[in-house]
Amino acid sequence: MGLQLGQIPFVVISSAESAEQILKTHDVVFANRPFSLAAQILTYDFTDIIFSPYGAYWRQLRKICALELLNPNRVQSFGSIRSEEVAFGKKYRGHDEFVPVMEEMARISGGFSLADLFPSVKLLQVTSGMRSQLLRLRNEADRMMDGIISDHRERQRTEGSDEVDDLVDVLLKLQAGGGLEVPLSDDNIKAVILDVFIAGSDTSAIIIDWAMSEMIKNPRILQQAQIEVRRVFKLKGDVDVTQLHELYYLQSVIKETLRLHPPGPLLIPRECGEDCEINGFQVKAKEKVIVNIWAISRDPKYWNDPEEFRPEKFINNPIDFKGSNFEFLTFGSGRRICPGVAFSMANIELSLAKFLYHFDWELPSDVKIENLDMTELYGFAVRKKHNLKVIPIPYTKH
Ligand code: HEM
Repeated sequence: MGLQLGQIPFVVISSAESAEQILKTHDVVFANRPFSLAAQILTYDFTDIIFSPYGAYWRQLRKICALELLNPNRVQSFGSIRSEEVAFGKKYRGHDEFVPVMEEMARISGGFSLADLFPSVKLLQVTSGMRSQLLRLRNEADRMMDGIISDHRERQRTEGSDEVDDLVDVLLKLQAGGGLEVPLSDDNIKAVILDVFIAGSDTSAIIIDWAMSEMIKNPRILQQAQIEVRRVFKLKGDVDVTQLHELYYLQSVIKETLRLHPPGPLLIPRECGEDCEINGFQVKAKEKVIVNIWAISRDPKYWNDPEEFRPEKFINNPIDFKGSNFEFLTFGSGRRICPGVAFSMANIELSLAKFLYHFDWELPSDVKIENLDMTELYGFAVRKKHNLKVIPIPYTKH
């Protein structure tokens, strides 16, 4: 479907068949992201992973992610640590200062801005206040990250550079080693840190929040997931990563959550590199492409009872979110598929399993299950508008 927003023509893809054409058949043609003012300012001129142009620099960053940072062995060893610990290490103390800046960045960069929709009216960048707001936030984050980078350099100098325990260590070591195809500047390192923060921490927390809300709303599902976790980890007395793969029902709960509540319901837009035909429809070079995975995930053509939260859909069903089932695209697909799939799944599974193992859960007495608020709030990632308020009751009968 073609859509004109302001001066910008968009193509909206709402079927698995067309999504496959964009993300697989013509993957290279659609491997770039379109321009946005927020991305330009917040990513140090498109030098992060999400927005960097498809090419040698982007490939190098993806390789660093795959080999040094988000590979399955490291993910296992991370256990339940948060994304900011992956970025800055466990010794980082500035969390309280950094998070509100990140949240504001995520809020401002979500959705469509007038300045992007009317690019010929340059004055809009100024009169809408967008440019100055973005610069203020980027400068605040910049000041904090300068401090973090110099702390890491100082620690590496005093404790030795072999001590590599977080993303900043990894990137500084590669920068100093000098063997990279494209050298990394300090600004490049900051852009990558922001990616991991914004794309990584929020998205996993959002899925955990939706999964808990859906289970509380469906006590049968909550009970079944709890019985499974408590059976598998009965002898251990606690949950750890070693047996998470035995939690088949919980994995189905997570898949159903990813299907019904994708944090990026319109993926991250792509741009068409050259004129191209998609299922008989002409897409022109430079047109922006939105893949509406929210609609695809709820299309009765691909899913039974699509509006219903029912993890049983995934039992004895090989369908997965790893990029080859185009009706289930929560992490995207193709070259620009999310590199954080294994990391976020490990975090989500471990956190939910611990919640279910150690606690029973009740709603406050003034909230009825049927009135549980499931309103969505749009931003860089779609979250619950209101926090889930629920009472944990320690479970001790293991
Ligand atoms: C539930 C958790 C997550 C979801 C649903 C999610 C979803 C997505 C989606 C839809 C894309 C765009 C893919 C495309 O264009 O085809 C993406 C890209 C990306 N994600 Fe995630 N993500 C999650 C967690 C993470 C984590 C934990 C990290 C890192 C620690 C991460 C880092 C990235 C990066 C760097 C990209 C850009 C990839 C590129 O353009 O080459 N994400 N993610």
